[in-house]
Amino acid sequence: MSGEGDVPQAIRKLAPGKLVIASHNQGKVREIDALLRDHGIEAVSAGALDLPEPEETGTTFVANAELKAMQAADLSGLPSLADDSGMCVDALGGDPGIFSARWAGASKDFAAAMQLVETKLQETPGAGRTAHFVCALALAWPDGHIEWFEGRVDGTLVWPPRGDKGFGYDAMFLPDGETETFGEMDPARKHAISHRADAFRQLVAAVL
Ligand SMILES: O=P(O)(O)OP(=O)(O)OP(=O)(O)OC[C@H]1O[C@@H](n2cnc3c(O)ncnc32)[C@H](O)[C@@H]1O
Ligand SMILES: [Mg+2]
Repeated sequence: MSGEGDVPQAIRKLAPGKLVIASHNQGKVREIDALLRDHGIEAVSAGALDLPEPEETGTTFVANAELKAMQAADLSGLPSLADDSGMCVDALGGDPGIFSARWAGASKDFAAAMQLVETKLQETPGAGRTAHFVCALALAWPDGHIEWFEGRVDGTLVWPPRGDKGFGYDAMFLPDGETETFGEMDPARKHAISHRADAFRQLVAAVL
């Protein structure tokens, strides 16, 4: 999926550090940075530029990604790439979904957020354990042009959580066809199969 209009400029022509990764989540910044570097693009994070963290008032992943990317592009004057993502559990009607970060509270306690997911699953009679991650990427240009891409990966939830290589809900998510959770697997493997990698492949096809 992508927004309207022609791509005004290819990001690979940007000078190093002239693309902003509009995220304050270190785990995401690390992953997006690695994906960009695979394409020879050096970016700077919103945190490094001291950009504020906007309130995520959208009701969809795409809307929140757009809002974050547009704010960063406005404030920095640079093309900005934002990611809005989350884990959707089928038996919980798609929760935590766009509220994935908020389930961890102000202290960003993802051990507690994973426990909350598990407790709610235990309380749901006959609940299956299928889930998927979604990643919406929005690329906003200072001239107001914006395009977006949405990726997904399907899997099953395990309990107890396994592995400490990832972030967020990674340790309880076992992607379909894999033996290791996102928390256990080598980052390069996650980069090959994740929701973020799926969205990124679409961005690369459209923009690079
Ligand atoms: O908005 P920014 O600043 O980018 O950072 P954030 O952490 O608030 O990010 P989101 O609003 O997109 O919330 C998504 C949450 O979903 C979780 N999440 C997203 N992608 C994930 C992944 O690849 N592995 C594990 N958890 C993930 C993670 O806990 C995030 O905090
Ligand atoms: Mg957020």
